[in-house]
Amino acid sequence: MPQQLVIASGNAGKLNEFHQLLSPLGYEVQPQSAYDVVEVEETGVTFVENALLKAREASRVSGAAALADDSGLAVDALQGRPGIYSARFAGEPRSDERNNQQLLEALADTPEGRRQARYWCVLVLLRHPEDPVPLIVQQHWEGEILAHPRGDSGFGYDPLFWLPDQGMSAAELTAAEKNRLSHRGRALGALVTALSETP
Ligand SMILES: O=c1nc[nH]c2c1ncn2[C@H]1C[C@H](O)[C@@H](COP(=O)(O)OP(=O)(O)OP(=O)(O)O)O1
Ligand SMILES: [Mg+2]
Repeated sequence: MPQQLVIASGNAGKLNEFHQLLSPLGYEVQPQSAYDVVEVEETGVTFVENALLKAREASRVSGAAALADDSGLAVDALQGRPGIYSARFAGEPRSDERNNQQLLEALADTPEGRRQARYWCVLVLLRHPEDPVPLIVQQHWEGEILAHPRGDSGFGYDPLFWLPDQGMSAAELTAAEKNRLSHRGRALGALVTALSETP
């Protein structure tokens, strides 16, 4: 991986996690705001399309290598929604709290035992804006949607994302535990491995 990397995201929670994961590996990461990159419209139909749009814009404006993350929550009882629309689930103004409320309402009639869900994370690394071989990885993280929020770490839907194996919500994990288990932490591990195998 190029040692200097722009993170093509405006999400403070994601930026923290990337910093925690990449700094110990010797990467110098900067948020796209350091280069005044403006948020692009996520017009894709898939996570990978949206991640490519974000990475390309950040790389183009900064002139550096760019890593984008498009991620979201897919709920079985909602036929995979909110999916790529996770950040926009409750419309404008966008807020985690309103999105969580929207999710609870959508699942109000879904009993415990039928609330399976998973986070998806797609990472795209572009070494330059016209990189014809973007590095792409995707990972998921299985859980269930709680009826009431628990914990106050993490971000986004974490207080509603129950981890049966851990006996806690994603927002009750320490940052280090979340990074070890999460869709994003494992996707980044896979990306670093893929890079080491790429000429
Ligand atoms: O680990 C996570 N813990 C909790 N929630 C999460 C996580 N990972 C994704 N999510 C949710 C947040 C947001 O509702 C959507 C991502 O949307 P997504 O467009 O990829 O990110 P975003 O708009 O917040 O920032 P940006 O596009 O600038 O990277 O999925
Ligand atoms: Mg977004």
